[in-house]
Amino acid sequence: MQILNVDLKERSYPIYIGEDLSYGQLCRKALPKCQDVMIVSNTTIAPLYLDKCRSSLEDEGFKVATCILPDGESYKTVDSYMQIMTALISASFGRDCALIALGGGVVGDMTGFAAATYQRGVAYVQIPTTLLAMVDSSVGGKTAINHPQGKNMIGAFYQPKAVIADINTLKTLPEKERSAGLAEVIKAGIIIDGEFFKFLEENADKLLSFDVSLLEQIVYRCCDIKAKVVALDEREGGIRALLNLGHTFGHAIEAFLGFGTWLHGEAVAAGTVIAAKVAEDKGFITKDDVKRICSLLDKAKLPIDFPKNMTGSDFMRLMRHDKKVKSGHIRYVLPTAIGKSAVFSDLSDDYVMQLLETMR
Ligand SMILES: NC(=O)c1ccc[n+]([C@@H]2O[C@H](COP(=O)([O-])OP(=O)(O)OC[C@H]3O[C@@H](n4cnc5c(N)ncnc54)[C@H](O)[C@@H]3O)[C@@H](O)[C@H]2O)c1
Ligand SMILES: O=C(O)C(=O)C[C@@H](O)[C@H](O)[C@H](O)COP(=O)(O)O
Ligand SMILES: [Zn+2]
Repeated sequence: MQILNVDLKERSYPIYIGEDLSYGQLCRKALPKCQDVMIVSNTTIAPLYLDKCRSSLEDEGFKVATCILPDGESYKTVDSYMQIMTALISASFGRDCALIALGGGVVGDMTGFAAATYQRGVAYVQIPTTLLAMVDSSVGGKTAINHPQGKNMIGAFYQPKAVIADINTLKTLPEKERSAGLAEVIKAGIIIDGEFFKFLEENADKLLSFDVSLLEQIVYRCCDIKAKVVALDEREGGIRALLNLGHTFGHAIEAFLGFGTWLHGEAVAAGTVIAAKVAEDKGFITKDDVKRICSLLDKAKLPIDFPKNMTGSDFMRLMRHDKKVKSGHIRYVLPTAIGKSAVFSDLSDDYVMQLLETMR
C-alpha cells in the first residue's frame, strides 16, 4: 500500500492506494471516535462491494447504515441529495456520524455535499471505485450536485477525512468507464506534467488492459499531482483552475446533451481537444503538441470531436454558467505545451464562437 498526504493543515488527510485494502481499519484510523457510519452507494456498486465494505467496518466496531441511490449522472440531483438527508435523519444520526462514499465520482460528489451540509457538517471518507474517482474526484474536496441548467452548480469545498483507493475494484469497471477515467489522467499530464504525459504515450497500448501495477502507478501519480495543486490552492483562487482544462467546454456538452448522455470523461476529452485547438489558433501551442494530445485521447478510446449538432452559440450560452466566469468574462484554461497550461481571460465571445463554428 502506498500513502500520500493532502497537506491542508488541520484539514490534511491521507490517500491510501493499493490492492485489497482494509476499509474498516483505515476508516477507524480516520474516524477514531466515530460510532455511526452511513455507506452511500448505488444500485450497481452495492451488489459488488457493499457487503465487503459493511463487514469490514463492523469488524472495527462501527454501527453501519446504508443509503443506496439510483445509478448515473442523471441522478446527481437535489432528489438524491434529499434521499441521503432523509436516510440520515431517519437513522437519527447526529453530528458525530460519518458518511462513507462507496462508488464513482457521482456518489463521491453527492456524499461529500451531503456530509458538508448535514447538521452543518459531518465527517466523510471517500472509497472511490472508478478510475476517474481514484485519480481525480475523490481528492480535493470539491463536492456538488447538478442543476438542470448547469453542472455542479450547487456544492461546497469540503475535504474528506481519508481516501481509500482499492485498485482491485477496477476489475469490474466497464472499459468505457475506464476510458472516461483516462480523460482526467491525460488532462493531468497535459496541464502540469509533461514527463507523465510521455509515460502515458509510451504505455498507450496497455492503458485499457487491467494491469494492476500500471494502474497503481497512474493513480499514485495523478493523486500526487492533485494533492500538490490542492495544497497550494484549496478553493481555486489560482493554480487549481488548471485542473479544469477541458471542463468549460466539456460541462457545456454534458448539459447540452442532458446529464448522463455523454460520460463526464468523454465530455472532458472532447473539451480538451477544443481547448487545444483554440490554443493552437492563438499560437500558444504547436500543431505537433495538439496532434499528440488528440492521438493519446484517441488511443484511450475517447471522443476527440464534440457533438456536431451543438453550435457555437449553444456553447456560449451554457459556458456562461462556468464557475471560472469573472465579471462576465469566460476564463479559459488552455494548454501552452505538453505539461504546461494557463488561464486566459481575454478571448472574446465572438472569437470563440466563430472558432467553434469552424470546428463543426
Ligand atoms: N469532485 C471532483 O473534483 C470531480 C473530479 C472529476 C469528476 N467529478 C465528477 O465525477 C463524476 C464522474 O465520475 P465517474 O466517472 O466515476 O462516474 P460514475 O460515478 O457515474 O461511475 C461510472 C459508472 O461505473 C459504475 N461503477 C462504479 N464503480 C464500479 C466498479 N468498480 N465496477 C463496476 N461498475 C462501477 C457506476 O455505478 C456508474 O455506472 C461526474 O459527476 C463529475 O462531475 C468530480
Ligand atoms: O478538482 C478540481 O478542481 C477540478 O476541477 C477537477 C475536475 O476534474 C472536476 O470535474 C470538477 O468537479 C470540476 O469542477 P467545477 O468547479 O468546474 O464544477
Ligand atoms: Zn472532471
